[in-house]
Amino acid sequence: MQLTPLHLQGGRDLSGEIAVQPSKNAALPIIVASLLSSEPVTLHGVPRLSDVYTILDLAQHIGTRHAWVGPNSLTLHTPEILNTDAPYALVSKMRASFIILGAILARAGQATVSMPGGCAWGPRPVDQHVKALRALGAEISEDGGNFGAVRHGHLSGTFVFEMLTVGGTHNAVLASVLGGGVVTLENASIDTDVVDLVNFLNTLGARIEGAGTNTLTIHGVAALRGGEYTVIPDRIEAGTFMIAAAATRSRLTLTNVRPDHLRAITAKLTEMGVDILEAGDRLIVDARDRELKPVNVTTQSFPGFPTDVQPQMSALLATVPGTSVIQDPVYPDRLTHVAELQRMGANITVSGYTQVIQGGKLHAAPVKAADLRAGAALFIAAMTTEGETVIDGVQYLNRGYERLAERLRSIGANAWQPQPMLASAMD
Ligand SMILES: CC(=O)N[C@H]1[C@@H](OP(=O)(O)OP(=O)(O)OC[C@H]2O[C@@H](n3ccc(=O)[nH]c3=O)[C@H](O)[C@@H]2O)O[C@H](CO)[C@@H](O)[C@@H]1O
Ligand SMILES: C=C(OP(=O)(O)O)C(=O)O
Repeated sequence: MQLTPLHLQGGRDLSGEIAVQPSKNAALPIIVASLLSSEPVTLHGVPRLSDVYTILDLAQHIGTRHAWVGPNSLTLHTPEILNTDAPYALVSKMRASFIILGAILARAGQATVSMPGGCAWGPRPVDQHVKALRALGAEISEDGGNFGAVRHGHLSGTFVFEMLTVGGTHNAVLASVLGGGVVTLENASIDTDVVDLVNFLNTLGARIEGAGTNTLTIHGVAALRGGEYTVIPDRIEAGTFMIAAAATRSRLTLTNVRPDHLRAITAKLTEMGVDILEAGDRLIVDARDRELKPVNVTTQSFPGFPTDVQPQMSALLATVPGTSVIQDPVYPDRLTHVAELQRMGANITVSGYTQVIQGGKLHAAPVKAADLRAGAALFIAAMTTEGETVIDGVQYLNRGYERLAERLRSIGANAWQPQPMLASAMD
């Protein structure tokens, strides 16, 4: 079905409560990891997003049967591996799918996976994934856009990542869980999504030590059992709504949050003059009647300021009088939102991965999201204007935000997505 654009009539304050969805970037690797067990696995807290449907299609090709057993609960069962390849048509849709290489390799001893896709903002290398698997004893070949992996016996040994990589750590962990070897990963990512993957695998009987530190030790086990697990809340969605509240100078309560996953965003918004109160799994963001101050932001690996929230921060700072500077060395080309924000009147100058932003007032304009978080920046910007903004590229927003228009309306935004006209209705 063709997706119609998202319409947003700005100029309204946000208010009330919004429940943050479960984490996309934690759920996707956990769904992949479920195929390491031949027994059924039940997951709670799986967001209903197009990326989740894509990874389920890929898992089904590998041999995973699934059934939704609740609004956000899913059972997965992979009694046997039917195919050891991950085809281009599925892998090219989404970056996270590349970690299926490690999972199939662990369970089946060999795998062929197409080079990854995902949001198109520039190069997203996988050299560390390949180096790690090779260092641990896998044979990796590259041919015609595919990576082939074979292992003879179990993986073992030590690998030191050259930089903190979330995906690279996922892939190496998944590849090492089964078998009799001991694997040590140094300079491993301490990202929340890595910790959640390790906690899930340990629930199924894996023996992985060190989650949340830079050294992971994986003692291979003969097999994983089934089990039940709840995925963490989505810190990127939470960050997006925190920034939306600040940009509209509103008061918003977020529920289903892990405040400890949001400290870098909380610190930056507090520095700007926003009041943020942490109360258990709730966060109250209050920017009413505030004269926000410009700030400088540099993205980093967790626990630093996330690259996935950088475009949304550009939209906010474009509304704050004064000069702000944003730098995104994690993904230096993640800038597709800039030209679209400029169409809405934003004063942003780009040099390399640095944005210099002179804040002011934005106006409505027709705009197009070219990737997921660029789309988030655009709906935040649209909410600060007086007019109606039409945002095209909704398929990207659907990758990362559940029932967006409906949920934005529930907190006071005037957002809607017209239904496409059926052919018969147009006759
Ligand atoms: C550290 C970081 O913020 N990671 C984010 C990144 O994860 P994702 O797994 O996509 O990216 P990585 O964490 O692997 O990348 C971190 C950095 O390492 C570099 N790199 C990575 C792998 C590799 O083999 N070689 C290499 O050079 C990347 O270019 C990047 O500069 O995007 C995801 C989706 O947007 C986010 O949820 C993650 O939080
Ligand atoms: C860009 C994202 O996802 P991916 O890495 O799958 O492209 C994201 O979650 O912001």
